[in-house]
Formats: sequence, C-alpha cells, structure tokens
Amino acid sequence: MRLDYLTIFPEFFDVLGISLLGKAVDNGIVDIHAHDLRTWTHDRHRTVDDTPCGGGAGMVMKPDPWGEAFDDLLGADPDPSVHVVIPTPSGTPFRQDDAAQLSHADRIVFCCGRYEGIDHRVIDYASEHWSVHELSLGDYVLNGGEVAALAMTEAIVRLVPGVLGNPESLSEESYSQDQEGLLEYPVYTRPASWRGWDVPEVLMSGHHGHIAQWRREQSRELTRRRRPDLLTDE
Ligand SMILES: Nc1ncccc1[N+](=O)[O-]
Repeated sequence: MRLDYLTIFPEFFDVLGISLLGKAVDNGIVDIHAHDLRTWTHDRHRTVDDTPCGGGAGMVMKPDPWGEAFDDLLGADPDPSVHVVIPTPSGTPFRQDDAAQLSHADRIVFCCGRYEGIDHRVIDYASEHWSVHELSLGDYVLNGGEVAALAMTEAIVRLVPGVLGNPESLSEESYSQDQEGLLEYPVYTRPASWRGWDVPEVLMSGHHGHIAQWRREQSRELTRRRRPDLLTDE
C-alpha cells in the first residue's frame, strides 16, 4: 500500500515513522510519502491560498497547486483504484467500515486542506479521475486535515495484514464485526486487587463460557449507555 499526503505541513507526517506504522514501512508493507504542496507553486511567496469568491472571512486554497500535484503524483489517466481522501468537517463520518474498505486499497492520497478549505473544483476534478472520499473525523473543527489524516491512517493501516503482530486482537475490538459492532467490554490484568478494587470474580474463574457471557453483557450494557445508536435490535 502506498500512502501520499499533500499538505503545507509535511513534517506532521514524520510521526508515521514511529512504532507499528514505522515497522510496516520498514517491512515494506506500507510506503509513505509526504509532499509539501508549495512544491507546486511558482511565485516568490509560494502562495497556496486566495480570497474567497463571493466574499467572506478567511482564505481558500487555490486549485492550481493541487492540480499540478495530482499531475505529478497520479498523472491524468482516470484510475478508480486510486483513493483520494479529503479530511473535512463537512465530510461523511469516518467509520470502522471505511477503514476496513480503505485497508484493501493499493494507493491512497490524503489531501490535507487548511484555511477555509480547498477550491471545490479540485474535488470535482479528482472525482472525475479517482475514487474520492470526503470524510469527517468528528463534529468539531480542526485547523486543517493533517491530524485527521493521521488518525484515519492509523485506523486503516492497522487493518492491513502483517501490520499488527497479533491479528487476533482486531476481532475483539470496539466496532469490530465479531463484537456485533458494540463497544468493547472493560479489560483487567494483574494484580487481582488494586487499591481496594478487585478484578471481577468471573474473570478469575477460568470458566470460558461464563467469561464470554459476562463480556457480551458488559459490551451491550456499555453500548446501551454510551452509544444506543449502535444497537440495531432495540
Ligand atoms: N474536523 C475537521 N476539521 C478540519 C479538517 C478536517 C476535519 N475532519 O474531521 O476530518
């Protein structure tokens, strides 16, 4: 899987060289390239933004640098197997299913906007050539798409075979299908008693059926309290 990041702050993506994702890069499972969008500017000030047509506060990212970056990175031939992800607060909510779907992609290009956003014609142009996903991390506003791109990257890449040491751990996570899409149950480890708090007895019983039942009940109760929207049968 090749991941490209178009951004005016490429140093944001240095962090991807750390830990699990760093190992995935070292193992050649993932190939990461961060690009400074100003590479594709030609004026002395390396300008990437301009005032919004129709007025309003703030600045909008000019289309030219994006178009030239696309030309260099992707060429002009349409290829639906290339996924262009635009993190934006106006996108559809990014969910575990999106991470799962994108984990099968061979190529993902993250377009990280700043300011008031990217000239919409960039998205229109990209949509004619590649598979475009305008995705939101949540209902809040960040200063740009970089932090969201990092979060989406981690959610996607950890699902790529060979990246996680123990793929088993994927099946018992929140939102995973094996968990019926419910929130993950509370977890415990040693010591059995800590500052007056004990590990639930059932988890020390060694009775796998009872443990599985307790965990299912905990997941459903937690989901009912915190995320009733995830309960499909109630
Ligand atoms: N919430 C966001 N704010 C700015 C850029 C991107 C965002 N997002 O959620 O992907």
